[in-house]
Amino acid sequence: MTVARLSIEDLAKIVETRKGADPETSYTAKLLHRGVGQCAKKLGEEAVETVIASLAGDRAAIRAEAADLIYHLVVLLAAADVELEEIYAELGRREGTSGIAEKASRRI
Ligand SMILES: N=c1c2ncn([C@@H]3O[C@H](COP(=O)(O)OP(=O)(O)OP(=O)(O)O)[C@@H](O)[C@H]3O)c2ncn1[C@@H]1O[C@H](COP(=O)(O)O)[C@@H](O)[C@H]1O
Repeated sequence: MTVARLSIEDLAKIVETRKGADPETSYTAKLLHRGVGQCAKKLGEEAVETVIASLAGDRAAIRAEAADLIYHLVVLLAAADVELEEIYAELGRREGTSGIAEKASRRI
């Protein structure tokens, strides 16, 4: 049996189509309609739920909460008009620089 999979890029495309969609029929449209603040609040909730699942060592719950977390991050990025490509460019800029070396290079 083939398990359906959806990439973050494809999810972001779906989320983008929900801008201006009916909040009565689309949860994403409802979130986007509420604005960046509400999207950020939901993201925070999902982050905490992911932490709780991790501390419980519950792999199935971690998987479900991480999916919720990624969905809400993608929605927040859409609400803030930040494109995935910008995130990829930022990650690319950081590639090859260890977090330890970066931290040591900070003045304070
Ligand atoms: N991946 C997701 C996804 N993950 C989580 N969720 C929803 O996110 C919500 C978060 O759970 P909560 O228990 O916090 O929800 P809640 O308390 O009812 O939410 P609030 O009332 O606080 O807003 C749930 O309603 C989940 O169904 C998602 N909703 C949509 N998607 C994707 O987005 C696509 C478009 O969805 P619609 O915009 O609804 O058509 C879907 O086809 C999916 O691919």
